[in-house]
Parts: sequence; C-alpha cells; structure tokens
Amino acid sequence: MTDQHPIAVLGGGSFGTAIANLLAENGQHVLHWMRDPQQAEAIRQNRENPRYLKGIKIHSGVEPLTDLAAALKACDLVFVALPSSALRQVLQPVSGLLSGKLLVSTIKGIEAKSFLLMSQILEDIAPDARIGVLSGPNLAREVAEHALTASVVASEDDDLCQQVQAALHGRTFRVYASADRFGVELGGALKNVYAIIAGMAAAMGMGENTKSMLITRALAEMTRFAVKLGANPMTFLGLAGVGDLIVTCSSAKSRNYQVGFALGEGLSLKEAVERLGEVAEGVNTIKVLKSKAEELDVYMPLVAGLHAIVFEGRTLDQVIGALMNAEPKTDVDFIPTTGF
Ligand SMILES: NC(=O)C1=CN([C@@H]2O[C@H](COP(=O)(O)OP(=O)(O)OC[C@H]3O[C@@H](n4cnc5c(N)ncnc54)[C@H](OP(=O)(O)O)[C@@H]3O)[C@@H](O)[C@H]2O)C=CC1
Ligand SMILES: O=C(CO)COP(=O)(O)O
Repeated sequence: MTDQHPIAVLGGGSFGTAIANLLAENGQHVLHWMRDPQQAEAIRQNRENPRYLKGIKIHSGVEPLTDLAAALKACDLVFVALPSSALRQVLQPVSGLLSGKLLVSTIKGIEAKSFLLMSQILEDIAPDARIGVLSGPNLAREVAEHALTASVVASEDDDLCQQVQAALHGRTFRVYASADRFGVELGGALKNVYAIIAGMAAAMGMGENTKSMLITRALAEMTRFAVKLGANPMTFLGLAGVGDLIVTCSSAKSRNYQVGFALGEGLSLKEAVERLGEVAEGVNTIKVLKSKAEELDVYMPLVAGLHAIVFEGRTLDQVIGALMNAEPKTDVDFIPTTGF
C-alpha cells in the first residue's frame, strides 16, 4: 500500500527534512509539507533546505508543498515532525481529513496544560486515525548524512509498525518495532531535559565520570517517573530510552545540549534559546516535568536542580552541592527479585 500512495511528512525543519529524504531514497514519493512558501520554492529550485540542513542534497522524490489538505488527501501514511507547540494548531483545523490515516509522530515533547504526549494529542484530534510514534537516537543531521542509525516505531497496531518499517528501512537506517507506544514516546520527551543538564556540565569542563554519573542517574530518574505513570521500565533500556539519552547527552549536535552548554557559559535561558534558533523541546518540558513529579511525589533531583537554576535563581554550585550531599540512595530501583 505504502509503495502506491505518496507518503506525507509534515514539518519543514531538520527532522522532517531528514525523514522525507530517507523515504525518497527508499523509492517513495514524498509530499513534504511546510508552512513557508519561500522555503518550499527554494527546496524545489535548489534541492537543499539551507536553514535546517545546510549542505544536504534533497532527493528528487521529495516534493515540497504548502497545501496541507492536498498532502493529507493524497497520503495514507503521514509522519508528523512539527514542534510540540505547533501540533494542535496545525492539525486541528484539518481533523476531518485524518480519519483512517496512519499518523506517526516523531515529536519529543509534552503538552503543558494537559501533560499529554503528542500521539495522545493525535488521538484527541483524530479518534479514527491509526496512531504510532517514531523515536530513538536519531540526530537529524546524522540521519541525513547516512550515519548508521536505528530507531523504534511504537504502536499497538502491528500493521502500522510493519508499514513504517518497510517504508523507512534502508542501507543506513534500521527500524525496530515496539508495542509500548507510551514508554517509547515518554523516553524521547524526558531525555531532552537531561541533555540540557549534560550540556551545562560540559560547558563547566566536568569530566567523564561526571558525564557517566549524570546519564545513569538520569536514566534512573526518568524510569522512576515513567513507572509511576504506568510505563514498562524495560522500554527504557531500549533505543528510545537509554539509546536516545546517551546520544542527546553526549553530542554537541543536540539542540537541547546546546541550550545547556549556553546556560553553562552564563547565558540566560532566553539568550540560549535565541542563539539556537531551532526547537529545543526540553526547555518547555522542565517546568511541566517538575510540577508533575511533585504532583505524583516522584523523587527527581536532577529535574528539580535544573529547575532551580533556570527558574529559581539558584547557582550551579548550590545545586551541585545539594545533589552531592543528598542522602544516599540505592543504585538500581527495578531489579526483579524472582525469575532468575
Ligand atoms: N532534529 C532532530 O535531530 C530530531 C528532532 N525530533 C523532534 O522532531 C520535532 C521537530 O523538530 P525539528 O524538525 O528538529 O525542528 P526544527 O527546529 O529543525 O524545525 C522546526 C520546523 O517546524 C516548523 N514550524 C514551527 N512552528 C510551526 C507552525 N506553527 N506551523 C507549521 N510549521 C511550524 C518550522 O517552520 P518555520 O521554519 O517556517 O518556522 C520548521 O520547519 C521536535 O519535537 C523534535 O524533538 C526527533 C528526532 C530527532
Ligand atoms: O532527539 C534527538 C536525537 O534523538 C534530537 O535531539 P535535540 O532535539 O536535542 O537536537
């Protein structure tokens, strides 16, 4: 089915462009929707998206367009690669066109007022659509440059997972399937916050021990939170959990890491976000996560520490002191005691 119909990709940013290109390289006809007519025309003419993926040649099978309704009418499979802040605003007005479609969110964010993940918003907007998510250690530029990469498609709908695997699998991109949509999607949203902390630590010249401690304790913290919400902790040991956490906390190519690095250099949050000029979803997730953790009574010292620095005027030294002097805890929370 997917090889007969074009596939839609919504969002003209770095990840939408990388996914559109991958699909086209696999022989698919891709309708790549973006809001900016000048950008669409420039891509049509020059086969490049210079603002978001400079230097990457865009395949001739990618057709940029600005008519959202036309893209949705023509396609069954739709990848949604918009910022979380834009999802409702873009898709609510065309909800009538989404019935029966396969909608796959690549968005790694959480809606502030509802604490909904993006695929839950898709369900809300399009109750008759079939919904999945794509998440994993997938820095857009590396995907576009054909670095060997793996990702996860997660959905309760096996057929959707198989269609996404068939469409995206290629020489350099491997897609694993999961039935745990909630866990996979939550991992992608949570790790952004820890990438900000890791960027900050890097700017301060902290060592490799510190980096390892941060990533490992971040995994403990995000898993503890996810389990409280009913997620399966094992999902966090996969690509969309620890995999994405490692890449985003280790790479200066991550925008969240870059925001953290700028904070560590002494810039304000506003200055850091302005300097970036792209989406860093973790910035909005800090507040949402801190208040949800308090509501659920989940111990999240790293999130609380970052919140204290960014929004409560605490210094990094004060927060590091409090973290290192906190009462001793156990290493791993979720060790099964039977079955071995
Ligand atoms: N980049 C990456 O490595 C990865 C990103 N993701 C996730 O994908 C999502 C999208 O990120 P990414 O592509 O990187 O973002 P970018 O910052 O690269 O681009 C954002 C894109 O969204 C568009 N946009 C912003 N607001 C609207 C709106 N209201 N209506 C329509 N289009 C809008 C922008 O258009 P304009 O230029 O006109 O403002 C731009 O094309 C995020 O949730 C991110 O976490 C997931 C995996 C990897
Ligand atoms: O999610 C990503 C890699 O998997 C991209 O991370 P950033 O949004 O921080 O660039």
